[in-house]
Formats: sequence, C-alpha cells, structure tokens
Amino acid sequence: MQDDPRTHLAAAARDFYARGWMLGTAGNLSARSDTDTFWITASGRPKDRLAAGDFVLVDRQGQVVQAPPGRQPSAEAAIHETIYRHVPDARVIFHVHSIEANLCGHFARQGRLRLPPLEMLKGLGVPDAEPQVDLPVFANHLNVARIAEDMDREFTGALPRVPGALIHLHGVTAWGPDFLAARHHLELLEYCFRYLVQAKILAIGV
Ligand SMILES: CSC[C@@H](O)[C@@H](O)C(=O)COP(=O)(O)O
Ligand SMILES: [Zn+2]
Repeated sequence: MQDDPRTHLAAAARDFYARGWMLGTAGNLSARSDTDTFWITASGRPKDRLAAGDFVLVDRQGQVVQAPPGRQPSAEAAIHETIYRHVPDARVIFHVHSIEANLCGHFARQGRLRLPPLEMLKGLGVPDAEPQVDLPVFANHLNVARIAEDMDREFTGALPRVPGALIHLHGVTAWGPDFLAARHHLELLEYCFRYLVQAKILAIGV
C-alpha cells in the first residue's frame, strides 16, 4: 500500500488506538482519493490492525465505488461526506471516541462547547490573544443521517472556527488538508478537552 491513503489511515488508526481513542472498533478515518471519492474505514473493524481490505472507496453521494468482499463503509460515512462537501481543503478526516471528548459533552451549552483560551488554539488557526472559540456540538441521533443533516444545516450557515466538531456523548471529528495537519488538529482538540476536564476537577476539588 505504498503511498496509498489506506497505508496512512491504518497507521493513524494504530496510533489513535494506542492512545485509547479507538477502542472496541470505535471511530472511523477517511482520506480523499480524488475530487469525487474517498477511502473510509470499513464498518466494525478493529482499529489496531487495519489492512487494505478494511477500507471502502465511496463517492460524494456515499455510494460504494470499491469494497472488499464482506466489507461495508463506516456507518458514519455520511458525516465524512458532509464535511468534504462543505470544507474544500479538508482531505483527511479523523473521528475518535476519547473519554475526554465525551466528558466535555457534559460541559456543552446550546450546542456549543467553549474551548479554553489557550496558546494551543494557535495550532487550530486561531491567532487571537484572548480567543473565544466555540466548538459545535451535535446531538447524537440514533439515525446517523440526522447527525449529517444537522451538520449540513450548521455548516451551510457557517463553518466552525476550528477544524472540528463534537458529537454529544459520542466522539470528536477533526479534519485537515493532509494527514499530519488532521492529526495535529485532533491532538490539539483532545488537549483542550483534557484541560477542560482537569480544570473542572480542580474547580470542584475532588
Ligand atoms: C463501538 S460502536 C461505535 C460506532 O457506533 C460508531 O460510533 C463508530 O465510531 C464506528 O462505526 P463504524 O461503522 O465502525 O465506522
Ligand atoms: Zn463514532
């Protein structure tokens, strides 16, 4: 799989699994193959041992273009397709289920999570001295298509200030123009989540 996006996606999945972000088949990763298609992890596959046969090629309408026998695209492919459609420079999307992302779901208000005004936000493209950045938080509908519809409606109005979004009590999705940028964005969002959780613990003094 030399320089095949699937190689990089499988390596990213092993990395995120090792961090505890993709346990029990949780999460899904994708990368554009060309303007009209993207590779995405097949549904239900263990993320610490992905191989070429664990990826499905889908088009912008979510139709399967190429799939190994017995493999279906991620159940959350519509979310990836929505992001690719709204964010032209997004070429890689990572969706993981970290504990911190889910704890931060409890801190969300009116569909927004206020990120801490940290220096780290510069890495998310926010140069302000005192940044006031809200991450969109989407309801975790049982029907994933509804999550994608909510995201489509939100992004039609305005894209998030930073390249990411939270699905309430589910997980976080981050994206970027390439694998390294998408990983940086995910790491920086997860850093902010860890900060928020630890700040809450300090505040309540447990
Ligand atoms: C461990 S169940 C997690 C799934 O329900 C879903 O949220 C997820 O992230 C993975 O779904 P998948 O269809 O395997 O891509
Ligand atoms: Zn998920």
